[in-house]
Amino acid sequence: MTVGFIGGKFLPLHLGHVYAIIHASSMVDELYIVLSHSQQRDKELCVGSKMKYVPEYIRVRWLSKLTKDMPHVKVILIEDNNRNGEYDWKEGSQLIKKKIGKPIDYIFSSEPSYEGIFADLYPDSKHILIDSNRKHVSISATKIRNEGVFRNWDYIPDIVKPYFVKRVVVVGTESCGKSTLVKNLAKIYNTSYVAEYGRTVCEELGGCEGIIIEEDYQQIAYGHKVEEIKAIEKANKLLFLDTEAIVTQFYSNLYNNKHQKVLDEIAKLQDYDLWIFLEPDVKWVNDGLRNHGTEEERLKNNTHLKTLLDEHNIKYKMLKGNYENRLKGAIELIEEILKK
Ligand SMILES: NC(=O)c1ccc[n+]([C@@H]2O[C@H](COP(=O)([O-])OP(=O)(O)OC[C@H]3O[C@@H](n4cnc5c(N)ncnc54)[C@H](O)[C@@H]3O)[C@@H](O)[C@H]2O)c1
Repeated sequence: MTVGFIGGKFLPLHLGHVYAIIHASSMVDELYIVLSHSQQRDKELCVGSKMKYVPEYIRVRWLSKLTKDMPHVKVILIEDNNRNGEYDWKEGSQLIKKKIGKPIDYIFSSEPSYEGIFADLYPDSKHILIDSNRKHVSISATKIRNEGVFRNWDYIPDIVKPYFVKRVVVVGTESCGKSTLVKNLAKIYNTSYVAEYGRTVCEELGGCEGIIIEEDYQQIAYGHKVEEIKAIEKANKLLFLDTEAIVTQFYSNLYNNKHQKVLDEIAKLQDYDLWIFLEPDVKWVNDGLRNHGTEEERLKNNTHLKTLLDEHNIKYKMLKGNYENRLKGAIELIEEILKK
């Protein structure tokens, strides 16, 4: 039986790593992927770069997802102590040997410069170079950190992309153009979106006010979250969401006169990159599920929703005016977060 390992920081995991891992996995009976991590060092690598630090528990999930259908591949974590800022290869090799716990036949990498280090630390193992001039997948994690993930999006595996996707949520009261704006933005940015799940539930009930009961809001909030989890898997840099749990709370207040703790708890878990608030200054359209179209009601509801958002300390960006103005305003805001 042959045993090998490939080590790295995978900060972030890219298609060059995938290429190397898959090749290595086809050359041995048992392959260990060593995720070498140090919070201090890895944070320092990201500070001043264009990529946020990715904790090791996220990176190990990427590697686990990548290899879940490969029973002969195992992912192991090694923490580098990094005492004086320099990586201690010798100590690292001792930890790796201990964790693998059996003779290592092969060490895989794409780095010719590691040859001497491995010859010294693993005299009984053979160093196998995979695509050392990075001809097949011309990318490095350093380049991704320096230039940003979005500029190198084509090199990011699909299992990694959701972690970096920016979430843009559009909120507002009845008939303020949320759904149309969300769909239009998703088309412009060629990505996925989450439709208002409350609408789906009301359509199934055959109506909303007077029919919807307290528990339905929980189904709406959970259902919406599940749709978000599904949609982010297919998202291209951005995910657009039509409403969220605070808007669900707003409707629970409005239709059922109930403030639900569970909805506040769900709202607390939300961490969106951009909140767009649409003012209700476009024509009110009755779609069969709406009931609050007078000017007075629209203003009152608008103030109420803002109060709920303020209670959660949400910093939203307000858009008003005609549909074209809102679209242009939204695009400007999105371009800003894409640069960050
Ligand atoms: N002590 C040890 O024996 C030992 C051995 C190996 C690794 N390590 C740890 O791993 C780190 C080295 O990893 P790194 O910074 O090179 O990791 P990395 O995360 O950038 O790369 C991981 C692996 O993928 C390979 N690779 C990268 N880009 C590739 C591409 N485009 N095509 C094909 N292969 C590609 C690398 O050569 C490396 O083998 C060390 O700093 C150390 O922490 C330690």
